[in-house]
Amino acid sequence: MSAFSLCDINKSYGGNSILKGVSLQAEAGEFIALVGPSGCGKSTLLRIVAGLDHADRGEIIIGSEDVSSRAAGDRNIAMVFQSYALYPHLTAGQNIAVPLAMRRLSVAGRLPLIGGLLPEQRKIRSEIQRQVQTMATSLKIDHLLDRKPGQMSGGQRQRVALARAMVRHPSVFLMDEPLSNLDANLRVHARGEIVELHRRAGVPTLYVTHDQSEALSMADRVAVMIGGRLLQLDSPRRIYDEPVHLEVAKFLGQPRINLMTTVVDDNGLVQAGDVRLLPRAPFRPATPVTVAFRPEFVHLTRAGEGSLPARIERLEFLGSEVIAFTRLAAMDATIVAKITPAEAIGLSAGQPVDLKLDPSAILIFDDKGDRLLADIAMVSAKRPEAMHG
Ligand SMILES: Nc1ncnc2c1ncn2[C@@H]1O[C@H](COP(=O)(O)OP(=O)(O)OP(=O)(O)O)[C@@H](O)[C@H]1O
Repeated sequence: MSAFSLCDINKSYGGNSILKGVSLQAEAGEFIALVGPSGCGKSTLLRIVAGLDHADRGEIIIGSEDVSSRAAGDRNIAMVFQSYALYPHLTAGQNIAVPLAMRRLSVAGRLPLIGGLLPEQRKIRSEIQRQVQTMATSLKIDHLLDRKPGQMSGGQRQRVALARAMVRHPSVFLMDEPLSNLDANLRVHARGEIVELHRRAGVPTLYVTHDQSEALSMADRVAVMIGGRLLQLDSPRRIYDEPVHLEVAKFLGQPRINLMTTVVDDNGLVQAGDVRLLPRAPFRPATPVTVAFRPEFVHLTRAGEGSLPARIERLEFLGSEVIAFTRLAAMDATIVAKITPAEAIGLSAGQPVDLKLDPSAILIFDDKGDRLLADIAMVSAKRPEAMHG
């Protein structure tokens, strides 16, 4: 049995179809990152799972229960937002206690003075205090318990929001870009904290982000959603190395994957300009295809030593790597290579080079974007003499 599953979720706003049959199943304790370009429907999906919005069609199952028609408060789902949504007039400790107080105390018990005078309610209050303290200690925020949100940094507020979500032991955890308000260094640190927290709590988590490095580094599986459809749900490594759709390949990877569009020739060979790919099994002639390969699989060699003559247009030094923008002689295309600073020594803009492509790293997609399984034996190009003049 899955920890939670979404079955065929559909949603439209004013005639615009936003979610088009989204289904996924999360296993117990699994961390799933939901990524996709802005506007693809990530937050809409999360709000529907949380019960803050309703699907036009589809089911949300938690454990073995269909919670689709239950109110948000009856789903035992915790949500952390980008804005943290802390109550500004309450201290961190009071903020963390809110979900417990709402659930366990009576209306009178929640009143500051009267609540303290009712023996039964006083007992529940001190139990809540104890749980808040335990959660604060585990998140190392004990020292913040008396501060109000305005007296805390972004990272501290984010930890208080996490503590508030965790304290009532939800069945499912939803997070909507919880790190996007933090600066770059703190983000990387907070990533590790959330992963560690998730490992300890073991609550299945759906984590929305538009940051691909966050998704790939944190998640057990990554769900890539484009235009309201879930195109692939797979391990980070498979999402990156074995994308099933061209849009998935384009969305992940920095710099973006290199692309060449062409049509399979009469002999079943793939040729893009003067670049020839020799597949082990020929493709159907006249099939329009996109050839794709990641920048890290393009190697630069001295002119005459590789198979694809090119000229360096620009080099970008990024510290641990160098991005080389090259112009392929055989066709009007820019090919981007990711190389090490050591490999870049002696290279400069305008210089002729040869590109070497690892044939096993080449992906081929049809005109609908679906991956065609291809085993490429060789990549080469006719050598235009003009390049070496
Ligand atoms: N209440 C609403 N009424 C009308 N349209 C809406 C509503 N909520 C969302 N939308 C539209 O639905 C689409 C998906 O929005 P959503 O916020 O889910 O995208 P997202 O993938 O989370 O984007 P981002 O990464 O920018 O936050 C957008 O085109 C948005 O304008």
